[in-house]
Amino acid sequence: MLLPADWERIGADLDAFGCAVVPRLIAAEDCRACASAYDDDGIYRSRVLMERHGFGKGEYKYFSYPLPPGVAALRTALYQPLAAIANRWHEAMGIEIRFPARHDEFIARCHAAGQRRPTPLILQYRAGDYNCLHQDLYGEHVFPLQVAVLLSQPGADFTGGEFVLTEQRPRMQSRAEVVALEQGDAVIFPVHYRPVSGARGIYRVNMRHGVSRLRTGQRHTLGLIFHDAQ
Ligand SMILES: O=C(O)CCC(=O)C(=O)O
Ligand SMILES: [Fe+2]
Repeated sequence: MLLPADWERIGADLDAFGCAVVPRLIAAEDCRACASAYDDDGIYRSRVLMERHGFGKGEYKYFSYPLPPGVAALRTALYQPLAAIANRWHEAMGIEIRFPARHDEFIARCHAAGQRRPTPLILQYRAGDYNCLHQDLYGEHVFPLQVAVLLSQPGADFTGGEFVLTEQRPRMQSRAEVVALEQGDAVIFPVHYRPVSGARGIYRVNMRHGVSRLRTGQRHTLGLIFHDAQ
């Protein structure tokens, strides 16, 4: 899948910009299959209508355990190299928590703390829908990086609907980053904080992500969050 050189570039982009894109992580036909599974019954634990909670407009569904094999394999494979970056970031930000090399070990930590519900999800947006800036925190245990894969084809399936990240720097104005994605591209980004080097050393920046308003069509995303939910 991804090579050590890819992970070096991903780590460098995350350090420099607070996000990294992995082009074509999922093949177009697998993207289409994953998006059309949105309507399957029996593979999700819940459905959320975003407007009801003030989260934006659109909807999403959390998979139930056992996750579909492709989703489970992707989450496990991405975890290990991301854990190395996560540990480096925690060290830089002076946070004592470290992450084990294997995802099942980290999931055992979540489960022991009562965070047992799976968090991978598929989101569905139609014209006029959007996702307000937010952080995917689901309890005490937080893995600091997450991944979103665009399953739809921009321009053909939808217009608008850009992935947006903001960083709120202490005592400074916020910075926005719009991430242009093609079908099958993954964006890796921080769940809540990232380390930034300043004149007086490394400080923590508060991050949020969301999606701008869809102008036309339909957009699906696969979200991979590495901690389970309370
Ligand atoms: O639809 C998107 O691009 C963002 C989805 C999201 O908020 C997430 O994956 O956590
Ligand atoms: Fe999210």
